[in-house]
Amino acid sequence: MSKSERTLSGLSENSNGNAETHELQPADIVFVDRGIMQSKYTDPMEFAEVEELLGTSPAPRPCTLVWRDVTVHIKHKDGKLKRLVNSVNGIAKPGSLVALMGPSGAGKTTLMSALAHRSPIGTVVDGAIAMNGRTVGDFMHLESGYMHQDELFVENLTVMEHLTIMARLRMDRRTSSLARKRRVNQLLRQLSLYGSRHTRIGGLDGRKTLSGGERKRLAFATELLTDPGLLFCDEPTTGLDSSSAQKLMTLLRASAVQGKTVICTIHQPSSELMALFDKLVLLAEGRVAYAGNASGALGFFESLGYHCPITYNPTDYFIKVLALTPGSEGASRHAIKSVCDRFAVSDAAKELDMEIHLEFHLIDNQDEETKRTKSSNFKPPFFHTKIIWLVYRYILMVLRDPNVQLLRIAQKLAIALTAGLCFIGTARLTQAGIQDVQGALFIIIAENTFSPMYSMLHIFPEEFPLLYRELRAGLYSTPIYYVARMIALFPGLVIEPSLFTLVVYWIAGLRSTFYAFGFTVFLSILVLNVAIACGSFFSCAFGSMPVAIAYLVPFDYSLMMTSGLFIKLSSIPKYISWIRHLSWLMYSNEAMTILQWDGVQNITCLTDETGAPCLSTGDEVLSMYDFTTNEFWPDIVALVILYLGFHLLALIALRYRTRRK
Ligand SMILES: Nc1ncnc2c1ncn2[C@@H]1O[C@H](COP(=O)(O)OP(=O)(O)OP(=O)(O)O)[C@@H](O)[C@H]1O
Repeated sequence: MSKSERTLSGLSENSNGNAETHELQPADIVFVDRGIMQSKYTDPMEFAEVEELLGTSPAPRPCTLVWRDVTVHIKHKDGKLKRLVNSVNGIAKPGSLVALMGPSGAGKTTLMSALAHRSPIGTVVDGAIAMNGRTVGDFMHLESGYMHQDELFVENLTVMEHLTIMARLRMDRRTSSLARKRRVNQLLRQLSLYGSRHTRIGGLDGRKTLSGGERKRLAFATELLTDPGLLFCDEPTTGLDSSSAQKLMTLLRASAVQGKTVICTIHQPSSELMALFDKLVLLAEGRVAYAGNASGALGFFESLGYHCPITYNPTDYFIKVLALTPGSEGASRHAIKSVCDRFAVSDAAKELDMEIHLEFHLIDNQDEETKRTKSSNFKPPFFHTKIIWLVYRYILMVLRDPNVQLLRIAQKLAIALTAGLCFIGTARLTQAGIQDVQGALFIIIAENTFSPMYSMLHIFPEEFPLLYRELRAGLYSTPIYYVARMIALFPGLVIEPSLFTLVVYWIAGLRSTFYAFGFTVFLSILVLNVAIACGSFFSCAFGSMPVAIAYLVPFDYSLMMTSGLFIKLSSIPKYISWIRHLSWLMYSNEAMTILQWDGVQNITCLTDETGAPCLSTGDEVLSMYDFTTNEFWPDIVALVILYLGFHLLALIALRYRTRRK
């Protein structure tokens, strides 16, 4: 490629002779007609080079979205309906960038999420909405992109990691690994994120993190991975400075030029930004106040007697006319109603109605075969692929913070050393030694129960917002998320209890057989995993940490009281003793006690030692606690059942919680 060609293609050479990309500026584009772009340079070859900058992937599937008489209500808890959008019509065609504007509360987001089939639960959408002849449904999650106003990411990941994982979760499973990598790299370059590809999205203290504009572009890149033909963007420029807003809108414009249909809610754009839109839909009080060519809006308002002062930005003026004026809401509502009524009988509305009517007519008359060929044959990734990549994501999150992990292990070791040192030399075969051994066992059980269980309570509530969003985007299902989350935690759930038990066991000098030691470590791992499962259940069931704690504290007390250490199991009153069947503290205490005392024959009995009745064999120790050696394997089975049971309950609770959203 010659130097001149590179310069025209948006690639220029820096002083070192290296190629650099520059972003396409609005001034580089001239809009000739709706959806048709030409470079300001006239050579057709140059146009092709601009296209290259925008992306060399095949043209997106053309998408026509049409909606007629769309009314949206929200259902209140008392069953009453509140109308948010009132009988709205519209059409968005391939290659067009549509601005959805209106004062705050006009119903822009409500309408857009209804069009995108992403309305929250409790919303009732009436009317007809069709994309390429198909009534909108769950397929919209696969065939359209939705850029939310507030972008959510796993903040610990880098830009590259995020896009790589999203490519695995979103793209067709038949896409080759090379093609996925190329797509990610292409988007990084197109959206000027290549230089930040190794930057964390929302790093830790003092680390470089993405700017607001870069975050928006990353959200945009995420939606573009599958190259959907239809894009919804909810206030993409909010929070950006004018230059970043201009860059982002230029990218949206470029997407439309490529053939995508882009619908965008936007707050009072500058004249420069407004020039990028082909169509304008003005909403007020849930109704359409104007829909048509952006250039025609001024004429329509003038025909109603609203003359935009020369010093005003027209869009600011339209919003001013359509907003409720504090103190004179009644008059404002009357004026808004009059604008909407006048638009409904205007020529622009009639033209729009005809277009919509024609589109629905074509839909009604197309045969099943045509409908089928219009639907995409997207094949989502296999469930195991999703699990693997989600596990990878959560492991990265954990590893990203090595200091926290090291601190946790150091803390465990410090507690283990402190506890072990208290018991050093006390675990002897004497009457006093019996209590000391039981004390050391309880420390192992308690340390692997309480703090891990409570540490789970914050995990799910913190991840709910991103989880809801990714579930609604159809990236994975609730069970896949839950299983992946648990697998990612698993290494820590083995290492931590093993280390703790190893240290306490050997410092305290508990029974020195490999069998007793090995099974005690195994039991401590099992105990910690049951505690994590129980914590997960409370976290998923109650959804917020304070509420979960309020229920978990009495529950864990009852488990502790029925563990067999504080009160003889046979002495517990009947009406409460059933709780011990849920108590993993009891099962593990019994199993670990059996490991320590089974077969022990020679416990020293000095009458002046404690004054208590003398226990000279392990069996006598076990029977003092109402434990029997036959219960060893049933205890392990009970722990496994509790582990599975709590996880199942947690999954059911999570599914219920995510379904309601
Ligand atoms: N779940 C809900 N319950 C009750 N009212 C709601 C609910 N969701 C939205 N609304 C109301 O519906 C109206 C339209 O909301 P919407 O978010 O669509 O407005 P918007 O035009 O996007 O506003 P903004 O520009 O401020 O984001 C608002 O008055 C809002 O208070």
